[in-house]
Amino acid sequence: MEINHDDSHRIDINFENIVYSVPVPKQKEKKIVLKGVSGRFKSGELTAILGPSGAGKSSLLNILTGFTTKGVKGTLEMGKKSSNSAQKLCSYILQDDNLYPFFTVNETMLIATNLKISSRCMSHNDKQILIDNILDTLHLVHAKETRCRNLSGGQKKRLSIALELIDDPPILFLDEPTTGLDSSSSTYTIRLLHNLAREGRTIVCTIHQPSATIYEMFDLVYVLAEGYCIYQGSHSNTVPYLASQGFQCPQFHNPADYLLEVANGEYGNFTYQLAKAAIGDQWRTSSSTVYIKDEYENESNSDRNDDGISNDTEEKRISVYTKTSESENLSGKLSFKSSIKTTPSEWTRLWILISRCNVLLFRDWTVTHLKLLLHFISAVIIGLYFGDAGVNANKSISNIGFLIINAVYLWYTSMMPAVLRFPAEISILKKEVFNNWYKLRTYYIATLITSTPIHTLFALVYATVVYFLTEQPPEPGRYLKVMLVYILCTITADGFGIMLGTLVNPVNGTFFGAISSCFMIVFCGFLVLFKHMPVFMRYVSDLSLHKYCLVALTVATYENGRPDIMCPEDSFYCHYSKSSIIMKELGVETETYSLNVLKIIFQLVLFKGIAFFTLRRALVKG
Ligand SMILES: Nc1ncnc2c1ncn2[C@@H]1O[C@H](COP(=O)(O)OP(=O)(O)OP(=O)(O)O)[C@@H](O)[C@H]1O
Repeated sequence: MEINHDDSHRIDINFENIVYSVPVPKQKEKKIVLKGVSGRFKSGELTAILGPSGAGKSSLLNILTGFTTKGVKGTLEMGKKSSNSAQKLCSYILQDDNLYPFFTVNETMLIATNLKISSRCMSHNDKQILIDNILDTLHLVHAKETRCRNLSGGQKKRLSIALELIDDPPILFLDEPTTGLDSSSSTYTIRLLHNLAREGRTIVCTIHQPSATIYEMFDLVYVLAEGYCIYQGSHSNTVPYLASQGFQCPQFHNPADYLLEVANGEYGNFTYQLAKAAIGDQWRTSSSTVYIKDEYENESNSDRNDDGISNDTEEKRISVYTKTSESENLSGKLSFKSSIKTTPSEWTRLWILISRCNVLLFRDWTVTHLKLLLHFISAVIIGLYFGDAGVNANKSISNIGFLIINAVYLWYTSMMPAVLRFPAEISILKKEVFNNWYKLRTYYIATLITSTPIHTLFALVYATVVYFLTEQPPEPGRYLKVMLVYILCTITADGFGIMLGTLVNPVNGTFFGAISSCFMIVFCGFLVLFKHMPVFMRYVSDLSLHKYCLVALTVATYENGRPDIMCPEDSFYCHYSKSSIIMKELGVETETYSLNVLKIIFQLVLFKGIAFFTLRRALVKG
């Protein structure tokens, strides 16, 4: 598909003959979702994409935003000159309000502002003024210190819009912005979008069944049915257009409802006839330049939205970037027309994301505090269960079991949450990466940097408690070596979990995670000893990640130089009091600690690396 763009601030979207086809499983023929649709969405106008379910609304929106490129043919033009990529010109506000629940409105806005606008071109105070102006415009000032999880549906939607207004994109796309809102909140949101469009933005949204009041706020209505455009024109031309095609809209009937009834085929299938009649601009009238306030000035001033906000004054505040600015200079700096805002470097964004992750880790007590407590309790139980296995030669076999249990425990408790972690975050990530808040790799590095100390802490707390409760050798060298293996094993499991969670869906991820871990234990060489395995199975065991952890742990615990393990006085003979015998029995007498640690590090890097690509794939796939 050919794409041209323009970086000026008023940008029209022209698209011609867009055909979108998707493969159908087990069929040669592709399904054609959009069948050559064309149109023009102008700057300064609010456009609604309407149509029955399955008509292709979301598909068209995804193509216009650049979310979908595969299977698309036709021409999409944004402005006249070829310049930036389409994604840099537009923001896409998804249907779900993907917000971090633990941040307040002001914190969310501040983080987004810092990610979008460099501190070199705007001071912290100016950023706060910008945020206050946007929040004021969107009637969110009173909720400034409210955490996102406590916001109402309407407030969340407005915050999602506010976040994208920070860097003032010339084009805003919204997928069903009124879904889940009550009627007054829906009216309020669309009125807000109408007035934002009047400032020169191109605003396009998909919508289901708009009320008559909402319908009249759209400058352009673009109706799809069965992949064809069956109407493109102003709301006021809907009834004449339908009449020209032989459909008489009953008096007092909402034209939008009637249009959708026709599109749904309730009066027969006239899609092709309407598609032919809808070609061209003849049903479009020149847009009004007045704010909705003027059009609706007779509306009752007592209209209130879901948050109890009076709707009568909101239009006066619509100038987001110039209102309440202390000086002319500042006003200019925040102006919509201004292009002096520069984005921060990815390094700066990395630090912002690291601090965001850290705050999240601290505020979500289930992620850190609860897990830490559970690791401690588990360690005490397991430690007491194995007793003095570390110093009692009668319990040397139990001590090997103890090492296996630890490796498996840390592996599972690290891998399983990782499987579920990114699927939960992917919608937020998708929104923020797509809207150019930061690059995916920056986010990924930030999560690596913040999660590593947490995993280290979990492993250290658990392993230290069990180490001393089971009376393992009180030698600093051995302790440090053992701890290093546990830490690496925990971080590797995290990478493995992320890879699984982003490769398949969470349900399958947990299943594959459990199955693969079972096989890794079976093939680790400590349940069926290496020397008892069929020869070819020994090679299979090389694929077991647990093998390297357990070999390294055994070598660190029993390697040469360890004095004989104590045989209790009441025992006549202890076969496993010599560490060399234990190592020989397990078939690890020739293994070295450092080589196995290197193999674990290799796996760690491999899984974390693959996990980045699987995450990227999951993001693109949506
Ligand atoms: N990737 C895909 N693979 C298979 N079919 C698809 C794909 N994308 C869209 N479709 C099909 O194309 C049609 C239009 O889908 P789309 O989501 O654009 O409709 P819509 O108008 O937004 O519907 P709704 O209002 O119910 O969300 C549907 O029949 C859908 O199943």
